[in-house]
Amino acid sequence: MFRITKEFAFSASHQLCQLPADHQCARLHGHNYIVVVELVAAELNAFGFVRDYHELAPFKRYIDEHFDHRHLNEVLGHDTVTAEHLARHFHDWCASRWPETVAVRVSETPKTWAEFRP
Ligand SMILES: Nc1nc2c(c(=O)[nH]1)N=C([C@H](O)[C@H](O)COP(=O)(O)OP(=O)(O)OP(=O)(O)O)CN2
Ligand SMILES: [Zn+2]
Repeated sequence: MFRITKEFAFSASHQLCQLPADHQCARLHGHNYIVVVELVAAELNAFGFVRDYHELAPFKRYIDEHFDHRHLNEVLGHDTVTAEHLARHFHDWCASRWPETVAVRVSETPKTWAEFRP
C-alpha cells in the first residue's frame, strides 16, 4: 500500500460555547491550524503517483477562501467547532473529490492533533 500526505494551514478564531463558562476555550480565541490530508492506493498511476500533490490545490483554495482569517463558528454554522469536527468536515470534503482520501488530521496547537479516519 502506498500512502501520501499533504499539509495545509490557516489561521482562524473560534469559541467553544458548549463548554462551561470557566473553561478557557469557552472564550473567543484563535489558532494557527494545520491540516494534513492522507491518501492511499494499492497501485500507483502511470506517473508513479498515488495522486499528484498538485491535484490537491482546490483544497488549499477552499481553505483560503472559506476558513483562513474567518470565525469558524460562522463558517460551520454551529458552536462546537472542535478539531475533531473540523477533521470530519475536511475529510468529507476531500473524500468526495479524491476517493483515495483515508484520513484528515487537524492541529490547533503544537501539542495537539485530532484525526478523522472512517
Ligand atoms: N479533544 C479536544 N479537546 C480540546 C479541543 C479540541 O478541539 N478537541 N480544543 C480546545 C481548545 O480549542 C484549544 O485547542 C486549547 O487546547 P489546549 O491543549 O487546552 O491548549 P493550551 O495551549 O491551553 O494547553 P496547555 O495545557 O497550555 O498545553 C481544548 N480542548
Ligand atoms: Zn481553540
